[in-house]
Amino acid sequence: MASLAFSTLIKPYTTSSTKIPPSSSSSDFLANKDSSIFGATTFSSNMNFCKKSCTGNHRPGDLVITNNIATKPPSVGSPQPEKEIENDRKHVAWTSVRQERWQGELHVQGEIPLWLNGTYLRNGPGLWHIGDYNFRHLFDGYATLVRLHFHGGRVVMGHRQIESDAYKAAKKNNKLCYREFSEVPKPDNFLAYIGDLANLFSGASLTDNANTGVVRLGDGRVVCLTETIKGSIIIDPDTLDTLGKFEYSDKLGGLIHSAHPIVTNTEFLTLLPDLIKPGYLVVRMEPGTNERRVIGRVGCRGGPAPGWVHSFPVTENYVVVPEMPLRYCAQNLLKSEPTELFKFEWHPHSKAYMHVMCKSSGNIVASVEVPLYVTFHFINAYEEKDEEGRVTAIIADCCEHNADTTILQKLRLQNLRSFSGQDVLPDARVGRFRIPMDGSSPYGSLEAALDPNEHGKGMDMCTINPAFLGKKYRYAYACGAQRPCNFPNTLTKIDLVEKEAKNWHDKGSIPSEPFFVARPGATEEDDGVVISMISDKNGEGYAVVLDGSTFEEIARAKFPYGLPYGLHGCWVPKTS
Ligand SMILES: CC1=C(/C=C/C(C)=C/C=C/C(C)=C/C=C/C=C(C)/C=C/C=O)C(C)(C)CCC1
Ligand SMILES: [Fe+2]
Repeated sequence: MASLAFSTLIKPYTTSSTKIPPSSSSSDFLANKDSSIFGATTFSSNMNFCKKSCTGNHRPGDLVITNNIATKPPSVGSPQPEKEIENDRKHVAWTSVRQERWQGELHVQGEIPLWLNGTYLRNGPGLWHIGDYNFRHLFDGYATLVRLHFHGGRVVMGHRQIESDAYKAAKKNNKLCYREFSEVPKPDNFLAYIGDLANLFSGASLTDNANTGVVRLGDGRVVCLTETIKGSIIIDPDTLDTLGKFEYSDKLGGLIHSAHPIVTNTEFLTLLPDLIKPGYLVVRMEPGTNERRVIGRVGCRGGPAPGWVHSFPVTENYVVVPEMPLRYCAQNLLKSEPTELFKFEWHPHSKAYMHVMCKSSGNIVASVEVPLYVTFHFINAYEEKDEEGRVTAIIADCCEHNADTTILQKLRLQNLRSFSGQDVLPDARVGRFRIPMDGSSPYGSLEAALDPNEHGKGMDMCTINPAFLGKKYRYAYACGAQRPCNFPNTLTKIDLVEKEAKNWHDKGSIPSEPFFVARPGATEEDDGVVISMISDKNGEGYAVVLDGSTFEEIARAKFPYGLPYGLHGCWVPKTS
């Protein structure tokens, strides 16, 4: 395989330039038929939860889904734009998962390194309708968990729906029963409406649909998460069984937290936004416990509510608390129809801030105003020091949407499903904050860490080598763009020192977050592999393994059918 040069030119992936043989047929699957519980399901003409009266090959309550995925083989020869548009309307990335669960061994093309032993788990919203009712936003879907178990160069894939209360209630009642990201259940009458409002304040009507991420705690428990605290659900990484709720034993209360806690072998750190007295609690939980303890509190400098904190960065000694002008909005939380910014509001006059809290004392050691920004995903942060070892600044990197909130509308399913060849993905960049720590200025700066053209001006779903968390680092792996597109469609390796990117692209496919796994004993930051799951054209899908250093494809394993787009993942190392 020819080496990909760091380049602004995104080279389309072509099988002819690789060692990997052409795509295998579906009969190549080494599927474990016994564990493919729903494998023989007769698909109905629509997705529904099966009723008792149904005569199909499934049990009452099972998920029955339309097989509405294009089954024709990919066309060869000259490009056929009309067909591409047709395919995009039904792109498997934005189509509900075909069945509730599947498990089986995959046929591997190429070579998976023998040292890669463990399980990659990926979570995301993969089921976007109940009966005839279609959800509107990507983030509304019921959680679909996918696992790739690597052992001795072989891969077993499995997927399964998370059995949240929200999912089980939807299945039982064939309707939406809890408030999702943008969807709100319709009350049957006025009394029910009043009850629903009361339930909103108590949190009872909020979803526990843990569809955003999955983390492995230091004690080995694996927890799926969303932004509602009640949506913390423990799963079994081998069977994907839902084991139960992760119950926090403290009395901190609150309804929402950051979707991205910082999780290491020694701690779990997260932010709890306070919507009543605008601010954030920074909390820490030890492995083996369910008790979060408060490190400190940050009061907001702007208003009227805290900024959305989907994620936040840490350095070795500090927690960085972002205060984004895209703020939670209590009124929008109460509305039954989605607003332009869903549960949030854009308050440019309230300005944007970055606060820095000392992890050991809980003291706020810096709080600066920064240029307006929009980010969902911080990448990493680290401390800059002078010759005497004093911390002079904190560098915090994020996937930054040029202070433009329109990405939230672009992620409506209707928009994702209607790609017509127009370039409609808003530009994004690696935003680099510099937060002075020496009191030299009340302002922090925000600039692009590299020319966004390096990654097609698309940038999100970024990961790093976890050994570099909170430390000076060089490489980040993310989804970038090959234009025209309506969603990030490349995998990109960012070199923050050389300010260059290497890009991987398979035309018509949508890759999910690239996940880096270090080679045991590695000394170089990028010595390892990058795993991603690809929702491909024509309803197909596969897992891809790239070399973390060269960013060349080293193996792929085709799924029996394409899976919907997924968000975030984690690595569960082999235990023995
Ligand atoms: C369920 C409730 C909420 C839930 C919020 C959730 C589930 C937020 C999820 C946010 C995600 C997954 C953000 C990902 C962003 C990805 C981007 C921007 C990719 C861009 C690609 O170009 C609340 C809103 C907390 C309110 C209560 C109810
Ligand atoms: Fe996220």
